[in-house]
Amino acid sequence: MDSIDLTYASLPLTVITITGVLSLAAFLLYKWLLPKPIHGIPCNKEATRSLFGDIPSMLNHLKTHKTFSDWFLSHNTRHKSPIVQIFPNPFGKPVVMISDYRESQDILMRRTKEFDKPDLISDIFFGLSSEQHMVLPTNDAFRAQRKLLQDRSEAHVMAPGFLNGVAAPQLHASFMDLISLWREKMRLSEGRPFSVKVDINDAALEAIWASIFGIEETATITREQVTLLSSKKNIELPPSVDLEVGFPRASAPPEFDAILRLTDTIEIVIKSPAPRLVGRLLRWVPRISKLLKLRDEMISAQISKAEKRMAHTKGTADKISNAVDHVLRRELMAAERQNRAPHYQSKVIIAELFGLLVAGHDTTSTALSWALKLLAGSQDIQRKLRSELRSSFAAAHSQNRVPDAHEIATTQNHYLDACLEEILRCAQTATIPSRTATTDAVILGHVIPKGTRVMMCGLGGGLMVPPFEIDDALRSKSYHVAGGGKVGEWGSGDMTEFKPDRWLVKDSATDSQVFDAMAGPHLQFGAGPRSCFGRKLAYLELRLAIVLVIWSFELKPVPERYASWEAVEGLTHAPVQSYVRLVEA
Ligand code: HEM
Repeated sequence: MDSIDLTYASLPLTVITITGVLSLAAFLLYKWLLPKPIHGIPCNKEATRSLFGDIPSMLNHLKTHKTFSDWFLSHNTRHKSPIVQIFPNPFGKPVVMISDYRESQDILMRRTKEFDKPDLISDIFFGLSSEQHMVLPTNDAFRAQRKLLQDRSEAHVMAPGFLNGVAAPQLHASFMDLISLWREKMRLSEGRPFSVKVDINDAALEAIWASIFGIEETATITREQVTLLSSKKNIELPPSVDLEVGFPRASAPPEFDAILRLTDTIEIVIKSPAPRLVGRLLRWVPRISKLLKLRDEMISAQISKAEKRMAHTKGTADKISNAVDHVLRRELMAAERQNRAPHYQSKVIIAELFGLLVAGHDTTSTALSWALKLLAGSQDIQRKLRSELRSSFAAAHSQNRVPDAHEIATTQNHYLDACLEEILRCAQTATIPSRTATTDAVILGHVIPKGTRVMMCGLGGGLMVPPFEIDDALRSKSYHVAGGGKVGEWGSGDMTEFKPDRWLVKDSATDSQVFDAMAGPHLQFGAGPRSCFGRKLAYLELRLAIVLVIWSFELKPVPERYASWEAVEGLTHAPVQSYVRLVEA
């Protein structure tokens, strides 16, 4: 009897003990999962008291904004500091945000042993193509893979010989298709505005496709559109000349459609708190896995075509007709050196070619969309650019033809260079380069623990907003050795203005205005060894597209309802509206 009493008597005590232990464990787990701020770096105090850190604030921002780079930058403004920390991932480590051009440049260019990939780009592309070199840290595997595309020789996909001799004619042909399409739209719209967002997106994909795979026999969306619209005498028009005209659209060939749709998934990935996980999960969504399969099949078919070409040309460098030929030739050379059979249909080669398509398509399309808005919004600059082009390409002007690919690629025009650089600066196409600390490292006097993600805001101090005052003693040794870098500064008064002249300086030898790429900062292609691989191709594409458009059309201002400067961010920072009202130039 006694023993039974004892058992009953001890029951509540056991329950209390177990409850107490569980509560303590839950409390300790909760404490352990809470964001762990880095000592001394400003952060939102409320975020450090929530398991979800800054996620609610970010989601709240996304309810009313289509962009997130401004949300990141707002923390530097709020804390009045060039360095802040944010908690954008659940239970995650802090992300350090730098808003200072000189510090960003130092980290990206000179402190590459302390800061490397993974970065935001690796996270974004991981789900779509984990074999692509942009996902890898700067190790031997990365270097070997990069050699498929580029090395110190004269024959690689970003060398002047390839860009001017092979890529430029392909790009020129693609953008001339766009000009033909807009001529048809201009004719049918009778002075009304129309959206060119989709046209630019299609043409940019076709242009990069042309330089990677060649495009002669492919039925492109733009050509299909030209055929469709040129068959129409007229279309139904809205009553007012200030109302937009919509056009029927030809359907996209499946291979282009697959790339466009896969690019669209990036927006879901980038805006999620766990991009790698979401990217990986998306692969299992039936619709997306079907697109991925189609992508692999169509790239594989392009490789087979290139193999056949190579069998004819025996891999000679001067018979290269596009980037895939180059890549196969490089694989052949590597195989010969390593005494093995070439593996042309490897996952890595497919991934590299796909990576170039996506990285080179959305970015250029976005920059071009901003270019049209900026030039339509600044009629004086547009007129001056057109007049500079007419005198630079005098032969084309007098022969009443458009300048050809070679002329555009190789003729120097300082005002055109200044416009291109200023368009890229103002477009803010890619706003946040990032890196991860590979070791405990010091930034502006703060110890950043190994494994911390560091993001550098392309809209930040010295770039689009006046720089914070920073004591030079807080900067790194490499910064001082480099004398702070050789790039000039923008005056605080007009940083956000579209002003190509800021890139021109007086050359006393010729008493003329010449383009100076170091006149002031922008971070549009990142910096250092992991900066944009396709930068030279991007300049070439934009150069060709802008010359051909400004040569052919006057971009008239569009009615206010179609002229919003609002942006939307996915892989890039793109305009929500892209309208033109065209007149023959
Ligand atoms: C206006 C056009 C473009 C812009 C604004 C742009 C911008 C960028 C930026 C900001 C980065 C990250 C750099 C860093 O973290 O330091 C990047 C990386 C990259 N870009 Fe571009 N890009 C453009 C066009 C292109 C084109 C045309 C290609 C190729 C066809 C390309 C291929 C790449 C690749 C492969 C990387 C990854 C490099 C690496 O991981 O080492 N980009 N780009």
